[in-house]
Amino acid sequence: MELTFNLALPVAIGGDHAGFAYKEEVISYLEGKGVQVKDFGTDSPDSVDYPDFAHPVASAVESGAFAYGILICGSANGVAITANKHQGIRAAICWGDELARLARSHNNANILCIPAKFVDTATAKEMVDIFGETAFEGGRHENRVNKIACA
Ligand SMILES: O=P(O)(O)OC[C@H]1O[C@@H](O)[C@H](O)[C@@H]1O
Repeated sequence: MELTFNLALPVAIGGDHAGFAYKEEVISYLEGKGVQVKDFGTDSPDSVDYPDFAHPVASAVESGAFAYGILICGSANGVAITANKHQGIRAAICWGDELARLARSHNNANILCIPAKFVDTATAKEMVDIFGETAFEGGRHENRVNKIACA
């Protein structure tokens, strides 16, 4: 099991209308740091259905072609519920630094789900940094993570 993300790979990002402005800001932030980002939409604040964006991001992360994923909607529940239908996905809703750290170190989460209506953009960007940089601890947590996926 990989303990850290392969940060040479691009990051996959997507979300619905409620996450659109945050998504644009996170993309600018990551690209400003030299991180490659693939934007799976949505492309405007017009109302859309979050599964249309969460499934493609989840499939992309599952494929192994991306370092990790970021999904953003109003509560983060819609995108997280959708992404977690994929066997290879562990999508974690986070609203603060410590949650983002624990999602990585304990749960080896591979998609960060951000609730745009409940965090500010500064917190969102801090969580993105922490999520991308924090290693999975393995050990006792690896046994648990290995039991998550259904046969
Ligand atoms: O903007 P409306 O359509 O009210 O609600 C969309 C939000 O409803 C929740 O499932 C998701 O968080 C999504 O962003």
